[in-house]
Amino acid sequence: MIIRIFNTREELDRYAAQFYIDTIAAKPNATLGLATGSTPIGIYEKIVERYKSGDVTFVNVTTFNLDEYVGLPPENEQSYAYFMKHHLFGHIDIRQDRTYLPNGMAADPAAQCAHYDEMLAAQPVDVQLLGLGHNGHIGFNEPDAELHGGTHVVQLKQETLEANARFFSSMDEVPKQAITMGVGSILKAKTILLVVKGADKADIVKRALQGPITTECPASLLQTHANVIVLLDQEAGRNL
Ligand SMILES: N[C@@H]1[C@@H](O)[C@H](O)[C@@H](COP(=O)(O)O)O[C@@H]1O
Repeated sequence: MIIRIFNTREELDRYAAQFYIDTIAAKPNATLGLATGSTPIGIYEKIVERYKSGDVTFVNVTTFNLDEYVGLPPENEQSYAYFMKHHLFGHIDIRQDRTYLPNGMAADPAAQCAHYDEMLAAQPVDVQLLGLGHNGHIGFNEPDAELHGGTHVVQLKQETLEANARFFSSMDEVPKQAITMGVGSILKAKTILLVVKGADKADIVKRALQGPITTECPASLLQTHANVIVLLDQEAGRNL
């Protein structure tokens, strides 16, 4: 595991964007694993800037997102499909039919999960971007006695609902379920970029990277992966 701590978030975002651009330069038809949340927004801004400067093309790139809320259509501003369009896909030359997210509106969620895993198996992820939840979740894999390997429907924990409430006008509107790639699917990525920002994540960063490997902190399983690069700002890295 490589851990890099950046003086500023700007430098971190620039580094991560460059990493993606280098990945695509080396493999124009790369499969990129993408994440939502506030953490990657700056990275996506930098990627869009670099695209507008003519430094990269996404015409042959495929993307898979980690997760999506159950019950939110892509037009809903809080859906992850909308987030991705707003922050990245709407600004670059990627083919829309190569940007995959779990379908939170699927009539048969179990079939939707199996389908997502089949697509992931056919196009393995080269670089997976990950944020980190305050309770150690990655994607929406919540701490538990057991974790799922593949894509599955998850009941979100109270602390996650509360963390997500800031994006909704009331707690009642926060979706209680999501579809997420499982930890097994995430660990299949050839390279994983874990990005964490902010003092409020310093404790969980330490647990995830230096604590015991346990399903009670899903991110700790990243310690078993051969090629993880952790990008932290000063605040998130202050306990290491
Ligand atoms: N499903 C997403 C995660 O993929 C993300 O890592 C996490 C942290 O979000 P933020 O970056 O806003 O702290 O939020 C959500 O739970």
